Amino acid sequence: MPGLSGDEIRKRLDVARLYLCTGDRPDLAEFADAALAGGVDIVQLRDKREGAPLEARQELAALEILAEACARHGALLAVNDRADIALAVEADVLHLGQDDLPVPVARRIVGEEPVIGRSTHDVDQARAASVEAGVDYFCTGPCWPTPTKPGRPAPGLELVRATAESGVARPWFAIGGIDGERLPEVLAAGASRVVVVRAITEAADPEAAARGLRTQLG
Ligand SMILES: Cc1ncc(COP(=O)(O)OP(=O)(O)O)c(N)n1
Ligand SMILES: Cc1nc(C(=O)O)sc1CCOP(=O)(O)O
Ligand SMILES: [Mg+2]
Repeated sequence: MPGLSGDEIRKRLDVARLYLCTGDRPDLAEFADAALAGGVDIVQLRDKREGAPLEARQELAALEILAEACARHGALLAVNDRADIALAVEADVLHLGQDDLPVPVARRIVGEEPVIGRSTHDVDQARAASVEAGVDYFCTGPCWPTPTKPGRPAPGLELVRATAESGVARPWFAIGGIDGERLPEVLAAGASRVVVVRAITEAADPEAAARGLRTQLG
């Protein structure tokens, strides 16, 4: 939600359990409202369609729609990859992968208020993200190979177990191939927060799909 203080964003991150990444879509406002009504805590615009990536203006327009939906539901708005866009829309969250901007560089652009998240794919990366200055949360995955991120090898639930056993203080999320049926395994491996794409974006009833996941997450 644009305009939240850094303290408020961090408080909401602490209690966040369900994080949704979605591409742009014709029904974006209705879809986001449904997912948020079902209990999504953070919504990220992640549009990686083959051959026709969003232009910056289109990304801004989609983010405006998501910002309004997040404000209606008290959820956090996340931008993927681009610190300049995160600053432009006053996003609450900037998510950076291993090949994206280094965190100190992104911090110089977005300032201290938004939280910054990192993707991690092995124990060393997770350990680094759990202590790296300027990082507020991280994600571990993929838990299962996923067509949403083709070509990314899956460390599986072993990485979730190792991260849980490390007793890390920072919030962290499991990601990759998670849906309502697999969620019990992810929770049993020690995660308490998850990121999903298809489990909600491809659901016939996104509100019910989000509610089903959120109920299991507690
Ligand atoms: C919340 C969240 N976790 C992981 C990712 C993946 O980031 P990255 O590895 O940079 O890959 P792309 O999403 O940019 O293709 C994410 N976006 N969000
Ligand atoms: C965007 C992304 N990042 C991953 C990582 O491991 O960092 S896995 C992934 C895709 C997750 O999509 P779905 O829920 O549809 O499997
Ligand atoms: Mg990225």
